[in-house]
Amino acid sequence: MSPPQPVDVASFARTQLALLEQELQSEVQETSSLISNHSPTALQRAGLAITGLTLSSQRTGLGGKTVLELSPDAATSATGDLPEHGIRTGDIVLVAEQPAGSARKREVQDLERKGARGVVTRVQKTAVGVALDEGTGEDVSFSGRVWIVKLADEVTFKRMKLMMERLEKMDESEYTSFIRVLFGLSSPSPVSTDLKTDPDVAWLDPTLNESQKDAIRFALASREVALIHGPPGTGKTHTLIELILQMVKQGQRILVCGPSNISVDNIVERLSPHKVPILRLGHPARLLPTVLNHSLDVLTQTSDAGVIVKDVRAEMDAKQASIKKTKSGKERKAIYGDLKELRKEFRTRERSCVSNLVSGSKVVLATLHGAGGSQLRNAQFDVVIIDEASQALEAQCWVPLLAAKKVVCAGDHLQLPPTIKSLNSKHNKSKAKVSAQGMTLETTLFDRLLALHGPAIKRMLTTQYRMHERIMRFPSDELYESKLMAADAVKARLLRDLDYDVQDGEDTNEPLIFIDTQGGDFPERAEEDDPENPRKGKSALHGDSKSNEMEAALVRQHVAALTSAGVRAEDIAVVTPYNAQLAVLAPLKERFPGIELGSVDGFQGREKEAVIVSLVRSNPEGEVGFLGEKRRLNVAMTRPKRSLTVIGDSDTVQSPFLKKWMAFLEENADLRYPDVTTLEMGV
Ligand SMILES: Nc1ncnc2c1ncn2[C@@H]1O[C@H](COP(=O)(O)OP(=O)(O)OP(=O)(O)O)[C@@H](O)[C@H]1O
Repeated sequence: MSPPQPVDVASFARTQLALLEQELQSEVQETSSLISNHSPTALQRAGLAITGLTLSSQRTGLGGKTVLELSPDAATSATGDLPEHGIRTGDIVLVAEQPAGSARKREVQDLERKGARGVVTRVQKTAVGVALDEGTGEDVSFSGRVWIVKLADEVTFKRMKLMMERLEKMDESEYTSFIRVLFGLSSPSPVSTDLKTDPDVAWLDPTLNESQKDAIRFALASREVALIHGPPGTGKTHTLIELILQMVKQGQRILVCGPSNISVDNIVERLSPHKVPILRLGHPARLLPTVLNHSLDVLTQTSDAGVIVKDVRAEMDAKQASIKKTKSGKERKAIYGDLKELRKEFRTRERSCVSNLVSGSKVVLATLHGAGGSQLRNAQFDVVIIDEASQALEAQCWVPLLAAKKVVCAGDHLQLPPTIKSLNSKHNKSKAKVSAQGMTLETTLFDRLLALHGPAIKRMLTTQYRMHERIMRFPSDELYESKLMAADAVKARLLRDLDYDVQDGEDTNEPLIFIDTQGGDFPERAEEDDPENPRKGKSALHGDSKSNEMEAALVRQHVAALTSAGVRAEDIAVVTPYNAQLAVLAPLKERFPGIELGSVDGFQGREKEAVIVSLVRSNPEGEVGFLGEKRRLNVAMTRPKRSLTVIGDSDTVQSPFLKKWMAFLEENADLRYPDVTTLEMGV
């Protein structure tokens, strides 16, 4: 193999900084234009806001922050439940007085001046909690009706940029051998090729398969870097758990990170039964309940040092409450002064308690972004393990990397990378300049290391525990060098074999069905084509998405066939690449309660017994847009366990990968041609 092309660290960091700035600007511009051009109710419908709220309580949370609890305004809410919305814990939001529906043009800056920024800490059926940012509106009082609206997540960008600035300024003499390898200035230390005979590993999990064992041995033996390539359903997390336990046995100190809270919690839950002392960083409101007893916040309250921290917190709450009873401005000012002092003391005590807990833990777990918090300042680890590394921005991976001497990345670069807004942004004028240097934010650390050092730094997991053999065949042959094998337990599983009563019939005894809409009778529709559509136009909430109503009717027909054969709606998912199609399919949720509808991008990492893929695109020009993306199609086709039904037009197939897939389906699937004259329209 030819030696790696070294990367200049400072210019890498500079390019990343430029790309991150573009991305942040795209996000900021997108949110501002949505907020200025749409009513609060429309933003709520699009999942970006919650309207009609009032302040129900205010208290002191972690880090001495003010936490607001907001509930539906009793005057307008009949049920007391929050309306349907898409706000999640961890979202950065603006809390502000709700503008009248008739008020035109809202500028974000205007709203911000009158409101406060914060992080959503809790979303319940009847209330939402927001921890306010320091210095932005802790003193704002919300007397009337308020709303919250999602903003760009600038905090995440700030942490990534800080790391890139550190890298940029680093002198070459400061580069560790680890950093040198990550940039191709040195090759990774060689690893013995005969690991299979290594007698040193005593396996804790007897069910591990050979490819998993091989990946673990390799990751243990590597000195600087190891990639664990886990195609869909191959037990990536399963493998990482054993790897972490083996590393702990060797006395190593490990930081485990993932791009999302759920990816990290998943590991905490699976490590928990092994009685290894672990510490999970992150706001408790964002953690799974089963993970809480490892949470730093909970431990700071239950440990001895934590009790003192708790006392200060109680004092702060009492002071906060007394503000309401005070009429005099002078007294109020004095209380704010006291609160400021208390907050300072609170932080000092909390910091020392936290640092004791962190230094006493062998395994610390956090999101990539969370690893940049003050709790880990100056902490050092032997290894950083990054799960779902191919879904994280490289700059995000750098947040924990400088705390370690070695990295193990687990992921699948053949599934979707993180979503990048600036790639498609019309605002982005300098895009060409940056991509001319050959780097985009879509290039993940996993991709870059693989390109830099080649497959020698990677081990692939090859037994998959999800899909019927026939569902697996195409992705295995086209993307995974025909190396995937279906585990015995799954390779012949059909819907009719589910452990509840399902009739044996043409829809339940076939793992692969292709409903081919070729012939031009099932045309797609662009959002802009619809004169009635309020979402059309420049800042449309679904962009230039596509939909296909006739195809949606076929989806409904197939779901009805499956459910009448006895398949439970909760075992069925419909996935489609287009948000506009999801909107068309939405009524299915009422008709078949329990069914899941999702975008392909949103369904990555998930699985279902039966999956229906609605491809949508059907036009005489054969245009397929972002459906031509291999990695998106790979995610779509690898979600099901027992049944994959593809609905689409085999004539609209300009992309080579899609063309191959259509040809494969025509050969290998149960092929059906729908009759448009008998199709009952609607969903
Ligand atoms: N060696 C094994 N023997 C039996 N079952 C296994 C083995 N490894 C993994 N599995 C099973 O395979 C399934 C997928 O495993 P896991 O959740 O670890 O996968 P993953 O690779 O992290 O998931 P994804 O494919 O979504 O990335 C689980 O049900 C797990 O129990």
